[in-house]
Amino acid sequence: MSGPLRVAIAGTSGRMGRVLIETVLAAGDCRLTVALDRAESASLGQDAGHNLGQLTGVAIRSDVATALREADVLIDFTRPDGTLAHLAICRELGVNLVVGTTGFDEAGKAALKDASQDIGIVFAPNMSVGVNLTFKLLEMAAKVLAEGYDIEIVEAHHRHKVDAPSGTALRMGEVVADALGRDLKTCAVYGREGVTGARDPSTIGFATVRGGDVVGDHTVMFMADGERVEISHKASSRATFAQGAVRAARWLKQQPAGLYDMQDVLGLR
Ligand SMILES: NC(=O)C1=CN([C@@H]2O[C@H](COP(=O)(O)OP(=O)(O)OC[C@H]3O[C@@H](n4cnc5c(N)ncnc54)[C@H](OP(=O)(O)O)[C@@H]3O)[C@@H](O)[C@H]2O)C=CC1
Ligand SMILES: O=C(O)C1=N[C@H](C(=O)O)C[C@H](O)C1
Repeated sequence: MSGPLRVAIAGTSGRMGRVLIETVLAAGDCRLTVALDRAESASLGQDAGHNLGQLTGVAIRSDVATALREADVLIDFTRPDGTLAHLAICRELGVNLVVGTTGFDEAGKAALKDASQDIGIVFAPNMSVGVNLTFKLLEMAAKVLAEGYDIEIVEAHHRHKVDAPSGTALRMGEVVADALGRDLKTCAVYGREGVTGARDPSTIGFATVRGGDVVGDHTVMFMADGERVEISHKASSRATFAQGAVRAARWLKQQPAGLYDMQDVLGLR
């Protein structure tokens, strides 16, 4: 019989890192074994539960290559450069990886794909069940509303978010474009300014809002003459993402090496 899943968290002191620590500590079948922060972090050496007022016995550290020997899976919500550095070590040590980080370029995505020959990776821009359901709803809506509907995607996030549009908005665009037989790379319009001319019906538009403490709002609009369909998701707590990430970590334990996303984890493929 195997013991609890040994979980490492990267970006422990970040917004998601804190909620991930809380979620792993509350999961009866998981054991927090590693809490990582950057070498420059003021949190190094502190107990991983210090923000929660809990003692976990796990000190925050930055020696990734040594630390990950004590883990079965790393949950990483950091930045692309951090995730890619962790990826190389996970691959070397045979540690599975759950990646929530967004904002990767094509080379970064290719590196994740390449490493998935050797380890299991769940890579998803949004780990919530609700958003992953909306991907399915969007596929259906796009097929039904394929003619005569203008499609625009609006997302809003907190003032600290550094990438735009959000990874979720981009995935929503990909889902809709795929369902319509379009290529998002050529039909996306990222914001408008000045004399833009009339709207090209083959485009998918994106608008980004940043401010306050918005956890994550996404709306896809299908707009025609006489009616408008809107499919929206609004996250009110980061716990929804953290619970999805822990679910993905458990699920990976049973899978062969490969690149997966939350559609696989949730059986929505
Ligand atoms: N897939 C999903 O469901 C979700 C994805 N996200 C994504 O997760 C990521 C993190 O979001 P959030 O928690 O709000 O961000 P924060 O900025 O609050 O936290 C990021 C953490 O990562 C650390 N970090 C930054 N760069 C590196 C690096 N090069 N190496 C190691 N650690 C690093 C930061 O350390 P320091 O403070 O020292 O810089 C910090 O601890 C974003 O890409 C966001 O879009 C967010 C929510 C849900
Ligand atoms: O940075 C965030 O906060 C979030 N990022 C993800 C994204 O870029 O889609 C997911 C979620 O909306 C929160």
